[in-house]
Amino acid sequence: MTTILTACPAPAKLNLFLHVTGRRPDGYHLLQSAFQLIDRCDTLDFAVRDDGRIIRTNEVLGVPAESDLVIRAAHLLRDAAGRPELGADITVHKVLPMGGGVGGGSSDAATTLLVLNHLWKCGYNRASLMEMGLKLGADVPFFLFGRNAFAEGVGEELSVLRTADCWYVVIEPGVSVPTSIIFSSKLLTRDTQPVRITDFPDATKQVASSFGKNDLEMVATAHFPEVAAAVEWLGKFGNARMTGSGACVFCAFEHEHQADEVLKTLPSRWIGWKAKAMQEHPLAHLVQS
Ligand SMILES: C[C@@](CO)(OP(=O)(O)O)[C@H](O)COP(=O)(O)OP(=O)(O)OC[C@H]1O[C@@H](n2ccc(N)nc2=O)[C@H](O)[C@@H]1O
Ligand SMILES: Nc1ncnc2c1ncn2[C@@H]1O[C@H](COP(=O)(O)OP(=O)(O)O)[C@@H](O)[C@H]1O
Repeated sequence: MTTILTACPAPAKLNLFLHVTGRRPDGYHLLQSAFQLIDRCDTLDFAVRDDGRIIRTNEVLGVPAESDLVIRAAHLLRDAAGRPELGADITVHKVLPMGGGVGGGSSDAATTLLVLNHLWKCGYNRASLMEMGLKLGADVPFFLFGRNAFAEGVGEELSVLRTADCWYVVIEPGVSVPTSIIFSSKLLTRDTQPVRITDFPDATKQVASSFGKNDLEMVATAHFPEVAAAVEWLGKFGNARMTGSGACVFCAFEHEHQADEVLKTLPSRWIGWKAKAMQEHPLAHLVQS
């Protein structure tokens, strides 16, 4: 029986566009977005225990174990399965910036649900894990869905979206943007006209680089000047845009060498990296559809 899985990837996402189209009665915002998986990942190690203890084995700066989405995901799955004897040692190797809009915490949680469902033999299918994941955050169902997606609702209504096989340069502007500040801002527009998936049928560089906009970007750049500076700098090379609620800023390139050239000139105060578009989550095969 497999009881250990190491270096399990938790990939980042980019929101190629993100429109705020309205608001639910509970105050949550209705969104439309194109979610793109990229090959920059946190990695997690899992070892099954049989004493009912769920333990994070390492420190993660700024994230106490009890509030880590990884630990919360493990508890949620075990409680749902009704198997109190199940436990795990989990090591989280963080690479993705926190509060970066690349979905690191949500992706870590999704990887935890996928791997522990497999190791613990809980037998949940993809749809059940997605329902569970939504309790942890709006982006978690996307990572469990496993494909690039057009998302609606608060991010839980997902349809497969074909996107360009391009490279991305991503800049971390060195600030962490709390999502709640962006959504509660008076500056936020909440009435972008809904689009239909048929408006971008076959994928395309257009979806990748110039379709739509990110409605949260205007708010984030107003509050965080470094985000504005990163959008302006990267905008010299193409259509630069913020992902999610920020702070990271990205731009698409057809070829890897173009991304390399851009990164050579990156101002030293920022961290920047390249990543390739992925068509499928690397652990998508772990769960039955
Ligand atoms: C904006 C997006 C786009 O992918 O991602 P990130 O930038 O966080 O990666 C997500 O929708 C982020 O969803 P989620 O990760 O659940 O947001 P949280 O941090 O839990 O939200 C913090 C607060 O923002 C507000 N909020 C969040 C999502 C939403 N659709 N409407 C809202 O009004 C709520 O007040 C919520 O309490
Ligand atoms: N495993 C985790 N990795 C990152 N952040 C986490 C994790 N667990 C909980 N969090 C909390 O969630 C917040 C947002 O996480 P993250 O997904 O990295 O950003 P974003 O949603 O902007 O992409 C962090 O600031 C942190 O407090």
